[in-house]
Amino acid sequence: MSVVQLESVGKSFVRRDGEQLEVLRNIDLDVPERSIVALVGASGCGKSTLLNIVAGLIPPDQGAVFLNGQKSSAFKDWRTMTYMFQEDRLFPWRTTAQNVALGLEAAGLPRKERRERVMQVLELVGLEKFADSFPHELSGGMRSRAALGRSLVTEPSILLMDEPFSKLDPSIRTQMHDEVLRIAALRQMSVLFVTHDVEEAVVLANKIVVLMPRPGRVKETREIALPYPRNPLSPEVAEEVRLLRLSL
Ligand SMILES: Nc1ncnc2c1ncn2[C@@H]1O[C@H](COP(=O)(O)OP(=O)(O)OP(=O)(O)O)[C@@H](O)[C@H]1O
Repeated sequence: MSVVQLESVGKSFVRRDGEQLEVLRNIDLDVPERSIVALVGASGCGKSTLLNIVAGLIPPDQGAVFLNGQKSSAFKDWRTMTYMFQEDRLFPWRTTAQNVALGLEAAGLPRKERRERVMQVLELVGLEKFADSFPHELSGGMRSRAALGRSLVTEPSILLMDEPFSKLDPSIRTQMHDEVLRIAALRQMSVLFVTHDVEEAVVLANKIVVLMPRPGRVKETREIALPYPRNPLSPEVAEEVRLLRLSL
């Protein structure tokens, strides 16, 4: 089954000067259960807009979005979906545990149960010793883990990510890739993510959707059948990276 399916989705924005800007045209997209799908393409080709449409933050003008087989307008189970942004968006006045607990507070979970779930997630992302630290006391990698933990605490089945690791140092980014792969397999999650980083797309995704700009359309869909973990230095990965660069 598909967890996310887009059929002929189109979207235009009205610019400040009143002119219509067509951002997405005729997008078909399929995220099968337990798959990892990357969206790549030139800056401004509508990747974030597409992710926002999937998340229900922006309505499409044309076409249909299905989530777990249900039309998104009728979809009620938004807690099964979570969104991780480029900035970690941690609240500076809350500890790591309190930041991670946000989704559970919103869901009205009792304090004791919340604490247990938060500690489980902190352990999952390797931050159990930093539960009571504030964001300014954490390194960039740890903040990213905290943001990932906050996304995972409601036990979603679909994780959306918009360039979540682009601001991290390369070695920390590689660690976060390993974490996402480990946790996605453990929690049986599907992942749809946007990236500018061709290597990141090949290391993580089983499917890569290449968009072309003005208006954003699907140029190519590439299946990456290499086994995990994928070493960016291996000839197989390097070849996929080379082919993807050619299609961009
Ligand atoms: N709310 C909005 N109103 C008007 N125009 C918008 C709005 N949101 C996005 N756009 C425009 O739509 C186009 C696509 O934007 P979007 O952020 O989806 O692209 P992107 O591929 O994610 O870009 P990048 O890779 O640079 O993040 C851009 O030209 C942007 O200026």
